[in-house]
Amino acid sequence: MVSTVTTSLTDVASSDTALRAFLHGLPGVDRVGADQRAAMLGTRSIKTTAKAQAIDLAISMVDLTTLEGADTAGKVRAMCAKAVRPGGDAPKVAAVCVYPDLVPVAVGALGGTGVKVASVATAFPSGRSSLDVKVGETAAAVAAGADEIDMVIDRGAFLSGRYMKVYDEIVAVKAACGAAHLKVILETGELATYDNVRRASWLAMLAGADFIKTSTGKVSPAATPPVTLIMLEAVRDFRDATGRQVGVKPAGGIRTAKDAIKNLVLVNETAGDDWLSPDWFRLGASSLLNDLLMQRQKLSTGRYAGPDYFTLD
Ligand SMILES: O=C[C@H](O)COP(=O)(O)O
Repeated sequence: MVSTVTTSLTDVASSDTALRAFLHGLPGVDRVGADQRAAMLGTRSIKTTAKAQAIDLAISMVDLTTLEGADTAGKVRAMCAKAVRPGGDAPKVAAVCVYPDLVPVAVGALGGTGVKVASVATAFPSGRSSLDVKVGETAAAVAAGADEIDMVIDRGAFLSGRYMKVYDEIVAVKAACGAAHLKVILETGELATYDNVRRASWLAMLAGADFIKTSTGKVSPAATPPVTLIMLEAVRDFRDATGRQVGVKPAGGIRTAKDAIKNLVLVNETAGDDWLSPDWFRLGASSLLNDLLMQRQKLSTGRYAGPDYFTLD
C-alpha cells in the first residue's frame, strides 16, 4: 500500500481530475480480508492489570457526547461535571461534545480542567447547507471557546464524484477553525463501500483534517470494527507518505467496555502504539462511560456496583 502512495502528493488536489485519479488509484480494500481481520482482532482477550490499564486509557479517550434536540444547559453541565470526575480515581475524559449553541455552557463548566470542548458544526448531521453557513457556524463555535470542531463531509458530493467540492469545504472549515482541531466525519454508514471509506479518509487528510471520524451517531451502521480498521490503515499510510500524523475517532454505537477495548486492540495492531493516546485516538460515545466505570469497579472490587451507582451518562 505505502509504496503506491508515496509518489508526490503535492499536486494531488490541483484539479478534480487529479484528485479523482489519485483517490481511484488507491488500492481497493479486500472486503473479506478486512472483515476477517477485524473479527479476529476482536477476539483478543485482555486480562487483569492490562485490562485495568486499557479501561483507564479508554476513559481518557472518550469524547462524552450529547447531540439531541432536547439537550439543555443543565444536562450539559451535569455531563461536564462527570467528564472531569467520572467517579473514584478514574481519569477524566478527553472532551465533551455538544451542539454549537451549548459551547458557552460547556466552556463555562470545563474551563481550566483540561477537558476539551468539542462541537459539531457544518449543519450536523446532514451537512446540507451552504458553505457560508458551515464556515460561519464553525467560526462562531470557535469564537465561543470550542477547542475542537467535528464537521461532516458533503456525502452527496462525495458519492456523486465531486471530490473537489468536498475537499474545498474541508479546507475552508479548517481555515475557520484557526487553532481549534478539526475532526472530519465521513459518515461511513452512507458511503456504501469500504473503497469509499478509504478514499474519503485520504480526501479528508489531504484537505487538512486533524482527525478522521467514522460517524455522526445518527446513521446505522456507525463505527463498525472493519471501518475503523480501514481508517487506521489510512492514517498509518498517510503518515508514512507525508510525515503528518492524523488521529482517528470511531463514534456511534460504541456502548460497552468490551467494544472500547476491541478498538484499542485495533489501534495497537493496525496503526501502532503511537496512536494509543487521547491526542490521536478518541471514542465518540453518549453512553459508553458508565460501562467503563462499572467494569473498572468490578476489576478493583470483584463485584459490580450496578448502573445506579454512577450518575447517568
Ligand atoms: O459523536 C458521537 C456520537 O454522536 C455518539 O453516538 P452514540 O450516541 O451512538 O454513542
